[in-house]
Amino acid sequence: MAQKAVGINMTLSEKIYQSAGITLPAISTLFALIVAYYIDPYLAFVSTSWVIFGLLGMSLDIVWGRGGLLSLGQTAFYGMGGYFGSIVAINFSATTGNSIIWALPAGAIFGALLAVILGYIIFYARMGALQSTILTYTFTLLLWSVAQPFKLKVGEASIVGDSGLSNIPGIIIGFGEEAESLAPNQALMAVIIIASILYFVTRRLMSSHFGRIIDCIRIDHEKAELLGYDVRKYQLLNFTYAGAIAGLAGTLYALWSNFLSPSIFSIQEAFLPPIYVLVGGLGTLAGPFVGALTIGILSFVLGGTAGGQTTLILGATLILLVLFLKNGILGSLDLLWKRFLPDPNAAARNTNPVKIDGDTLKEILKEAEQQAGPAKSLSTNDLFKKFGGVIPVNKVNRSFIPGKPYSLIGANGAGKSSFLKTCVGMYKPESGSVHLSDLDITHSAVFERVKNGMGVKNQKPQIFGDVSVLDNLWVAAYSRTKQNQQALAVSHKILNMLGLEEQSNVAASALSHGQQQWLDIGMVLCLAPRVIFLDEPAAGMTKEETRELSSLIRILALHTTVVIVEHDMDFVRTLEGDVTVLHQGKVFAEGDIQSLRKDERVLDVYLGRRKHV
Ligand SMILES: Nc1ncnc2c1ncn2[C@@H]1O[C@H](COP(=O)(O)OP(=O)(O)OP(=O)(O)O)[C@@H](O)[C@H]1O
Repeated sequence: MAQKAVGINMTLSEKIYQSAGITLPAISTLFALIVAYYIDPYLAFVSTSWVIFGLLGMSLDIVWGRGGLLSLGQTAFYGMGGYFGSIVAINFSATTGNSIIWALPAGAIFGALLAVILGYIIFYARMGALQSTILTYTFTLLLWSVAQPFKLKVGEASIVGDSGLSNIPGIIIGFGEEAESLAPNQALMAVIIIASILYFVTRRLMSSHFGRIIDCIRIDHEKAELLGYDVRKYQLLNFTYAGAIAGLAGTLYALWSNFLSPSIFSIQEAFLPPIYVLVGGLGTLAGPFVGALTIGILSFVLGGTAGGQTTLILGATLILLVLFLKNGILGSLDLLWKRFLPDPNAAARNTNPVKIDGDTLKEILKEAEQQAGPAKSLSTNDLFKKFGGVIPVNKVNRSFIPGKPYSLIGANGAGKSSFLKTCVGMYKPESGSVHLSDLDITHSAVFERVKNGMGVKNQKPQIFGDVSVLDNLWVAAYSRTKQNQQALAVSHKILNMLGLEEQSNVAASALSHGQQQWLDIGMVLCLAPRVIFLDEPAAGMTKEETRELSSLIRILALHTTVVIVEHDMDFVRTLEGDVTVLHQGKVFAEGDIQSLRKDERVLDVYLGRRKHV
């Protein structure tokens, strides 16, 4: 993921590596077309199915490798798309001849439609990974049992339960009198062309803004939401697109086999796409084609020699492949190739202490004000949150306005982070309200609050580890600007301010802990927030870095509302702001740090002394 923008200080080997993602598939397609032209017709017929299975595998790779959800529902979209596409093909080819022009889009649309329904349930109910996988699997099995007794006649097409749907026309690309099923070699070539078009379109999509955001959502969906992305919408779009590819692949399969039966929804079928993906390489998009081809060839060869033992031998081969090539065939080749490239993260070692340029920061903040409007206030009214018997936020009334930083302090478990998370929307309050200036945001989703001007940095640095430093900032800036050039300009400015230009192409995970904290703060600044929450931002920073952070926060507070959760009293003192002491979820004391430090009651709760509490 952490790739350099093409052409920027790249060595020849890096340029070759970057362009290989296009050139290798293009050469492979050309090679496959030549082979398809010359091979034996029976082999051409069999290998057409391998390409179709590769396409089905790619649909899973979009959902799993890029979206992070292991779906066992791809064969459901594949089968249903296949049935629907076949009904269209049977009825339309009777009049027009051509079997694919209507059937393929119909299969894709039907696959997408089903994926929208299933995806909506998964993503909008915020199901966990395991739950989602189980639901997709259950959905496929449900179709399997419904399809077995199912009977339907639509025009010329008759679905007869277990006996399936027959009379499906072959792959016909001509019209009228020229409408004839393609011969096996031609059919294989047609399927290779369709699959490669879909591969290149998908590749383009996955390297577009959409794909970059999907990658970030896979790495840390909570952070993506904290950057203002409607994560569920992106996930649903990705899932739907993959459903369309599966539906189209199912239609191609039906036209290839001229027959469909409910076994397409069986358990065995449901597990094939994950195997193609694992063997070829998760997240590589081309990998599933390699996986399907490998398994196809193995089955073909072993099926001839080993008869009934094929499944056993195939299973053993697969286990060996997955054990010794953990990243799959393409994934392992990719890693091997990378060994011969200059270390992309070498610059992470040339670390200079971060020095915030105050003038640049003020310029950034002025620009942010012009684009996002004046600073906003934040207030809570009787905010109340409980977890079972624990009440970490107990009817808190508090207002924060711009001018000086606010610090929330208190002993461990006092409720500081819970208060922050309830304000931000990560925790839903039982009662009370939260207002962003005049806007009641009590029930708004996290991403909506962020869109309305909230910026949040959690305790641990939340960065997209595999993504380059610059892309981390870009993804934050793009969420606000929705304009690539503007987002790039903002990211570069913040990169300069943080003094991380040299590390711009380094994977964020290669940065030191302190630098990751800075990067996370930089991402928040990219949002031009009107209210900023920082949860223990100084954790893991050196003394010098903490000093820089303190001056950054003081400048920030002149332009926006800043609320900090902090343990370190010395750090809080340097902020010269307003301090709120929380104790057992309640506001215990307020004032400036000097007077609070002299207050015996505060020292009691803060240091755990009990006599006055
Ligand atoms: N998601 C949760 N589920 C259950 N209990 C929680 C949850 N989050 C916080 N709590 C509980 O709420 C109380 C307050 O926790 P919180 O993390 O808000 O305190 P804190 O002041 O931020 O502490 P620290 O300084 O250690 O981070 C604790 O008893 C904690 O166990």
